[in-house]
Amino acid sequence: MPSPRAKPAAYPPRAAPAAAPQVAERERAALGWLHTAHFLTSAPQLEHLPPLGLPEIAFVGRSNAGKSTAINTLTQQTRLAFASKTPGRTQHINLFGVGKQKVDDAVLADLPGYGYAAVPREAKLRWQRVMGNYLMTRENLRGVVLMCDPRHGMTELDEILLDVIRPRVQQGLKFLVLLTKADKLTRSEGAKVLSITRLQAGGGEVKLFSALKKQGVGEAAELLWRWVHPEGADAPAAEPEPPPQEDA
Ligand SMILES: Nc1nc2c(ncn2[C@@H]2O[C@H](COP(=O)(O)OP(=O)(O)OP(=O)(O)O)[C@@H](O)[C@H]2O)c(=O)[nH]1
Ligand SMILES: [Mg+2]
Repeated sequence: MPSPRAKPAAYPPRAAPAAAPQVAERERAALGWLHTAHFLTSAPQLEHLPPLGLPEIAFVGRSNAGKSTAINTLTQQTRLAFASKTPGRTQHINLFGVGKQKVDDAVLADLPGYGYAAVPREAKLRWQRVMGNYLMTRENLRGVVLMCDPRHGMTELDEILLDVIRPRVQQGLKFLVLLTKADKLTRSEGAKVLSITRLQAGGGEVKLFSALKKQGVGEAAELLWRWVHPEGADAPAAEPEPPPQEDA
């Protein structure tokens, strides 16, 4: 008869039971905040963007990396940003306002992707200039979310982008690398790409994210909240917020 198995000596300690509800509450409140997102404006060029006094968070990355889908997932809206199977779909800088009680306190910027092979060279270079300018000179830029498809990893263009923002990161600009479409990876592939990307990114945060499986969504939302509200980071919402609704 098999003897009962002894518990392994080095069993990992359980997380303190009180911590989980607090984290869940903060993520829920941050998602409630992002759910208020609404379209502000769209601009083909940096010069056409209105100068806004609110902290701005830019979503950047290669074409088809999942930027627009991530904005829709984080804001729990189906058609706020235009997502598409066709790469190069987002052609303008689209701005969305976010804020409770109809008062915006932040802006999300959905940027066109780069690196799409079918785009003519001139248009590619033009866009790289516009984006470079935006990232270097947009005064109210508070944070950058770099979206990467982990099956391709960080590409040369992604690394150039990080080099472009590096001087501003030293002055307080935040950045997060979201490894999108994590649902397409096994657990061990996910863990591997996470550690490689952390090394490549050299600072900032790196997280796995799946719009399909809603992986990493609450965590990312809470981080964006903290970027915008550093002083009130522990208390995203004073009043109780209804759970975010998923649009059909
Ligand atoms: N499986 C899976 N597919 C995703 C996920 N996120 C986005 N996609 C798909 O990836 C494709 C591109 O998504 P978009 O959000 O339009 O990508 P984008 O980065 O905004 O693309 P551009 O605007 O062209 O730069 C779409 O077919 C999405 O459905 C995800 O988490 N999982
Ligand atoms: Mg897009």
